[in-house]
Amino acid sequence: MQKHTIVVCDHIHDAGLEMLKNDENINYVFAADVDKTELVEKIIPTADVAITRSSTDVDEFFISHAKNLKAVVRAGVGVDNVDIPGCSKEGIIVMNVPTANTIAAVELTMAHMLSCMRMFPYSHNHLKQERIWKREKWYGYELKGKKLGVIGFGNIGSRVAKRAKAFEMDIVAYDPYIHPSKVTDLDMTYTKNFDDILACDIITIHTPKNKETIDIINEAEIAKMKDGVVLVNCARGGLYNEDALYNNLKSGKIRFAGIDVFIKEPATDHPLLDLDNVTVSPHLGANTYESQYNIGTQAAQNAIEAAKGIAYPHAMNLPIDETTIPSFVKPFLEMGQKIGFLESQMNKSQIVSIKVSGYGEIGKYVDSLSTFVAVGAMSENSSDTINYVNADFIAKEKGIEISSEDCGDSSVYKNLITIKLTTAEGTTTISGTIFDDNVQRLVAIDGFDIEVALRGNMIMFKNTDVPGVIGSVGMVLANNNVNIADFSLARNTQGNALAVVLVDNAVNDATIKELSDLEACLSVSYASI
Ligand SMILES: NC(=O)c1ccc[n+]([C@@H]2O[C@H](COP(=O)([O-])OP(=O)(O)OC[C@H]3O[C@@H](n4cnc5c(N)ncnc54)[C@H](O)[C@@H]3O)[C@@H](O)[C@H]2O)c1
Ligand SMILES: O=C(O)[C@H](O)COP(=O)(O)O
Repeated sequence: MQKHTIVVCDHIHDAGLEMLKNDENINYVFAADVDKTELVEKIIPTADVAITRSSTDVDEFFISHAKNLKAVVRAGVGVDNVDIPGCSKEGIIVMNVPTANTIAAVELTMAHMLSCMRMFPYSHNHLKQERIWKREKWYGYELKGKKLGVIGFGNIGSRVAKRAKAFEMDIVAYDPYIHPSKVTDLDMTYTKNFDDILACDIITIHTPKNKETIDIINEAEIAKMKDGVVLVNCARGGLYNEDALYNNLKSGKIRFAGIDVFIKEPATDHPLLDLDNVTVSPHLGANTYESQYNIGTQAAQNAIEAAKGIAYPHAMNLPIDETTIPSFVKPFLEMGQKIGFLESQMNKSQIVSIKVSGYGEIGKYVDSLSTFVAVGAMSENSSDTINYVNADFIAKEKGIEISSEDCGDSSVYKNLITIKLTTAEGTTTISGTIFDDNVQRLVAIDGFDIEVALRGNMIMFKNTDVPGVIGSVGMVLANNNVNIADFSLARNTQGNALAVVLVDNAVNDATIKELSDLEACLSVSYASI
């Protein structure tokens, strides 16, 4: 069996490395200590899967060298240093290990918070470095009774809040993306007003780093805070503007800050390090033995599964979350992709737009469906490798408009999909449904009601509805040694007919040309599914 190469770009727990070593189908390369430029230029081109942490940027440079890469496994939570759209475009699946380091980050946040409140670094340095024993000099503050503002109430933020509550603090949480009951059920205050956070005694942040959250705390927000406020950041550097943080720590407006993360890491000459009223750690949020064991083993397992193509756990750029899609949807996704492929062969020209309509329950899944249809439609005529990850990006780049609509109930079928493909030459519209849970059937083609299987070699022959056409079509096919497997016929009210002929063997262009030369022929197309 062919071996898959997994490159480990950053340090992970030995238990994870052992798993990679012990899998006979995996060739693993440990490159955590290799210079990053050399890693990208020399080793990444050989990788089927890469395991990374925050020290390896998966950026344009990395992606451009990732010639064979199927997946990146981020051995941790934050993917702000992974160019997810760039990966999607190249068909690279990005996965993370979302909860394995939660407790480690929660407890580090509490450590920073306590350290700030007791101004621990002052007394620590006084005694250790200056050997001065002055107990009366270092009075701190208690957490009890203080208001804690929590920005971001996900895995880490919510657990920090629970622990802070055990310290008898009042918790105010700001997270526009959760249901307020997640907070209020814990007897804490949920707010949509960011000023309520700014009014707190201590503020801690636990959001991802993105356009919305960078500089979420800047000069203007700090100006609204209480004098002597304490700020903690164990999420990502730059969520609190670093210049504003520095200036206000220096002026004393911020009494103390606990900082684990910096915009640029390693941050060994950062101005914040010059200030006494800061406790710092070198991005240690995930660094407990327990957390690193969990992350290392989960990342290794996920990388092995991805390398073998078995599964992509915690994929961040698949068009669907397979675990949340009901089973009846999957055959529709498969059929949608095939219809897209069929239509692009029937209507061979530059694709302008794809419209996907869903009737019945399937209507709720038309967005996912449209990605599968796009994969099918673009596979035929594209030099790019199209897959579920990059289909939407490539469509956008090619100027193909993709739209979808949930049309409510169908009058005839429990679930029905209709796919309209428009090219520079014209439009093809096909509807399909699933019978008996898994039997794919086309039920309409370009306004003709027709029931036909979606498989094999298919000839679509449109003609004026006059006598003798079926015989002529049969004759042309017989003369060209093409055996008919199935023949379905439909007529419309405008005096036209459509025949869908399934044939046993592939049909050449000359035969199609002969069919198109028949007098009654309006159009003929051929597709092979
Ligand atoms: N210091 C470390 O070593 C370390 C360790 C683990 C995680 N982290 C970082 O901590 C952060 C939180 O991780 P998590 O596991 O709790 O993630 P999570 O996804 O479970 O939670 C993030 C929360 O932030 C909320 N959010 C998103 N945008 C927001 C906004 N604009 N305003 C308010 N809330 C917003 C989300 O709704 C979500 O509830 C991430 O940035 C992660 O990278 C750091
Ligand atoms: O987002 C994370 O998981 C943490 O910041 C940990 O990052 P690390 O794996 O580089 O320690």
